[in-house]
Amino acid sequence: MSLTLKQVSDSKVTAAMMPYLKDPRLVRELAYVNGKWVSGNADLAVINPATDDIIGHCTQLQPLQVSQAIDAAERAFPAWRARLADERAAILMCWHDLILDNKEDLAVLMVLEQGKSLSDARGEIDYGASFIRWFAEEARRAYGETIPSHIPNAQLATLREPIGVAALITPWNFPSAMITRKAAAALAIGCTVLVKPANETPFSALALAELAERAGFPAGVYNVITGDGAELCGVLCRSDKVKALSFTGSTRVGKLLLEQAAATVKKCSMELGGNAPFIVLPDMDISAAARAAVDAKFQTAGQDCLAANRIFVPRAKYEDFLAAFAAGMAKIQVGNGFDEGVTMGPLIFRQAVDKAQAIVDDALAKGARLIAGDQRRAPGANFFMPTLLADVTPQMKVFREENFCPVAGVLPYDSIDALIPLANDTEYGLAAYVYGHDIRHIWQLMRGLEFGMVSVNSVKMTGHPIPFGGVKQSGLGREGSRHGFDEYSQIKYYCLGAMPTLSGS
Ligand SMILES: NC(=O)c1ccc[n+]([C@@H]2O[C@H](COP(=O)([O-])OP(=O)(O)OC[C@H]3O[C@@H](n4cnc5c(N)ncnc54)[C@H](O)[C@@H]3O)[C@@H](O)[C@H]2O)c1
Ligand SMILES: N[C@@H](CC=O)C(=O)O
Repeated sequence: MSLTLKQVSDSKVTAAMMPYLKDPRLVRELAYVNGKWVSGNADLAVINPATDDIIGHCTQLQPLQVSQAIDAAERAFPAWRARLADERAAILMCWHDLILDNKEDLAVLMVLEQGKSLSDARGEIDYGASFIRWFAEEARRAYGETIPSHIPNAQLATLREPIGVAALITPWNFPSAMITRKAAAALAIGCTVLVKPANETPFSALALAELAERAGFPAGVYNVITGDGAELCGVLCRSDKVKALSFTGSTRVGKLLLEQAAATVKKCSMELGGNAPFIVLPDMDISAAARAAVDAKFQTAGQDCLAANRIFVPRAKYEDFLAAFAAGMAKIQVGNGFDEGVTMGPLIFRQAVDKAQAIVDDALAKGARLIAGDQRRAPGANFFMPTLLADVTPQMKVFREENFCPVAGVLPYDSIDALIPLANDTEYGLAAYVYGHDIRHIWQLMRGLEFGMVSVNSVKMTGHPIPFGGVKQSGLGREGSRHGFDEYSQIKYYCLGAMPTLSGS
């Protein structure tokens, strides 16, 4: 008898998941190295954040095993890079199709280990698969260029070559798409990869490995290593065989990795934290702005690098906006991601709830107003109810930090000129939102805002064709788009001298 989603969600061990999943073989608790499922010498419990139940255990590899995985990826590199782009693209598209064929199971695993709603999880699977299709297509267009020579009798040109073994370290908030956004680019251009997922959400990563094996990636090309982040990533950083390090995670950890990767001069790409401003222009309809701001703030329960952390509203419309935002917030259904109608799940663990409360307490102690947010209504220990703070100032944590929780901070402003330095008053520079119609104000903000991505009148800004990434301490490099290969390849210039010319000998 198959379990209901709720029963699966309330399950205490992986075995209880099996009957529900269409393909129980997708539940993998071992690491995937060199085409084999490998056990470490310890296991780590994987927790359902909605219920605090153990849903399974994931093996923890030891440093020597990580070194062995690096060796396997290095051995597999020459043959993989030598494949025709069409051949690599065909295997990637097979992986893509298998992921979409197994979308429901992959989404269930994600809800169980990450907590997001089932519809959000399904959306992430689609999002992640779109990068695989994109880079399978781009593989066929990894062009070089010829250069008009400044040297007599010489032919000049460039090649784009895969850099080699790439380490891909990923976070728990988008446990599937943050892997495929990296891996698809690296694999398509001819690199071999070692994926290190977050310990909170290994099952999404290991299910992708199961499907990668079925898709026909040769042994050693796609590897998933699980275990302690600091320990495993230390091995990856110290190894001269790892030529590229692509990290998605906090700015704090990104800085640690950049330091460690310097010793072997790795090519590093960093997708780090955000602290997005959401700017409402004077000519913007307040109800529409509030609806958009609620969506931009509470996506993934606020646990999103693109979350609108700081909301700026013209003083003349401030109180009306607060009322409209609170009304929009009230429609959010907080609960177990499997439950019908739920639009916001739990935070990833209890410490995140404590941090959210500390952010609220800090703001109130410094003069903020609590407009809405009653934690007594939280449906469980790891839930935090959507919270609205008014009269926020730059001295508060909710303004200064990437709060990564469902707490919205709203500030009034008096002029665009005064607003821009306020919006830029953060070490982060990932995404910014501007809502309004006056093209002069929009253009002034577009150019004045110090962020890698600026979205005007749209919460949805990401996707496979766009260069995703930040400036300042939100990161280095871009993912997706036609720029995505840059992080996993290098340009080789060549000069063919003493060549016969048309007019000469
Ligand atoms: N810019 C983006 O595209 C993007 C996307 C998603 C998440 N994020 C950011 O990720 C963060 C949330 O994810 P998180 O909590 O998993 O981040 P995190 O930095 O704590 O962990 C990210 C990864 O690094 C590993 N890790 C942790 N500590 C490490 C250490 N000392 N040395 C080496 N590796 C270590 C973790 O195991 C995990 O795999 C937020 O800051 C969010 O903004 C950014
Ligand atoms: N929502 C982001 C993930 C960051 O947390 C994305 O779309 O990449």
